[in-house]
Amino acid sequence: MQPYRIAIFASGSGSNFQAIVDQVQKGKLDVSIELLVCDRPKAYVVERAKEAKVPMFVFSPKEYESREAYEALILKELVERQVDLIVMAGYMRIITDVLVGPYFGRMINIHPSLLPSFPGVRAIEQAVEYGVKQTGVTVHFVDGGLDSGPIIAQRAVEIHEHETAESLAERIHAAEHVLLPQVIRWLREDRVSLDGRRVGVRL
Ligand SMILES: Nc1nc2c(c(=O)[nH]1)N[C@@H](CN(C=O)c1ccc(C(=O)N[C@@H](CCC(=O)O)C(=O)O)cc1)CN2
Ligand SMILES: NCC(=O)N[C@@H]1O[C@H](COP(=O)([O-])[O-])[C@@H](O)[C@H]1O
Repeated sequence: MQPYRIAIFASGSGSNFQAIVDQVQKGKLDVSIELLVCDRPKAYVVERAKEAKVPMFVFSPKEYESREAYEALILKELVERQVDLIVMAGYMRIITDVLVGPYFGRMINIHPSLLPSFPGVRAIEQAVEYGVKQTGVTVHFVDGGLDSGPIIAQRAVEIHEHETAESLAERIHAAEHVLLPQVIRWLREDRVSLDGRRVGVRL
């Protein structure tokens, strides 16, 4: 099989980044992690990438004149490394057409709610504050909107009585660490089809 090269975009702790690295290192995910893109130089995901010897493009948006300017540099890195798939795993910046244009259909995001409920930031807190009985995680293609791209997969997570955002987050993250590598595996194996907003997966 041809190599399948991925870039992971992250801004925070990087537990999803680590879940992908672990699956690759165990031989359970046949991809090459070519690059970590991170907008927060002090984020723990940077330490995880150093440990895993994954090349990095780490930047502070304040040092660039616009989103488009730093996304153009990122795109150059991605093209030079022949990246097949962008995986957004806790990347906290909205992507513009500079990347959405060339990568639509090859760029996914994991979100800690059952979209379209609770888009944006603080999705776990939003679910607890709203009082829903069930939330979950979503992996979707990234489009120009915010958390509005075609949905590839979802997993539900029950919200227990007296649940706090912290206790729920642990179970949300556990679900993410299973679902995200699974979706990457489906894409690597060319099992996912996209027709408008409809996404099909051949299991
Ligand atoms: N074009 C898209 N870009 C991104 C998407 C997307 O669906 N379309 N998903 C996000 C991830 N995300 C939720 O899943 C998300 C990330 C960031 C924000 C946001 O409001 N960011 C602010 C800055 C926040 C901060 O610096 O603390 C901003 O960019 O102004 C909302 C949702 C990844 N990108
Ligand atoms: N709106 C985007 C968003 O909220 N993404 C969420 O950020 C967390 C990153 O955790 P991690 O850094 O430990 O992988 C994950 O829960 C991911 O779903």
